[in-house]
Amino acid sequence: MATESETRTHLEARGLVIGYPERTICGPLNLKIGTGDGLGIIGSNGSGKSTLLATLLGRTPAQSGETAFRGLPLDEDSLDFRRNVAVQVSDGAFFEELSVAEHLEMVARGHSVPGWEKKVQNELEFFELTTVAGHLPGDLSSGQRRKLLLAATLIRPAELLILDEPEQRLDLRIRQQFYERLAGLRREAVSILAVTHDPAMLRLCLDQALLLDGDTGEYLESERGAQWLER
Ligand SMILES: Nc1ncnc2c1ncn2[C@@H]1O[C@H](COP(=O)(O)OP(=O)(O)OP(=O)(O)O)[C@@H](O)[C@H]1O
Repeated sequence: MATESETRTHLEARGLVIGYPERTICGPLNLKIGTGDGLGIIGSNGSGKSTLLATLLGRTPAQSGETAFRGLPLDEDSLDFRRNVAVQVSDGAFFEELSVAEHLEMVARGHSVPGWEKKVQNELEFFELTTVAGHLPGDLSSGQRRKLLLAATLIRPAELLILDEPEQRLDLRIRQQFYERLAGLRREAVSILAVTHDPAMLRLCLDQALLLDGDTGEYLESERGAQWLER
């Protein structure tokens, strides 16, 4: 667990109103992710969860309010952001000519992961992709593609993980193992911001949920968030 002197705010939003030119979705919202924090974003379909992530990442303009990454305007292309934040927010664009193992090698080497050969093997085993290690993305099932995306997110070092419904298309056993791994990362002071529809994710690896509901956001402790998802 990080000591007070080691904690820092990675991501912050103040008075954030999210939406599209023709329509406001939700806000104002306040949010702060510090060292080792685990925050879920929950809400009904269409409540604005993905829009909130896109706005935090600067991919969708905010209608009003401010966002910051370590005290500065967030720039996804900055070295600091790329080094320290692993983002999984869509189904991912794969290189159709690179195999599963080659994708993981590319990410690991791109982030100068020491002993990357072993790390690639570990991810293939963890996500049960060993038998398809030499396959191209186009030959994978949708669940296998999702596993490759998550393996590529976890193989690299990161102080903050930003995940959009990572549970999608994973079978229950892998989900459980994935959440336990995320909980282990949090014990090592990694922070997590995740959109989820899965109560188990809140219970096993997050502390709090921001419930988007109509115009506003409400913070719930993780068990209450899980119960809201089960309602
Ligand atoms: N590019 C866009 N332009 C205009 N409206 C959009 C756009 N993308 C999404 N929306 C609308 O914004 C609202 C919020 O969408 P968003 O994808 O953020 O919801 P969500 O909470 O992530 O939903 P889900 O749980 O279904 O993934 C929806 O009503 C959606 O139709």
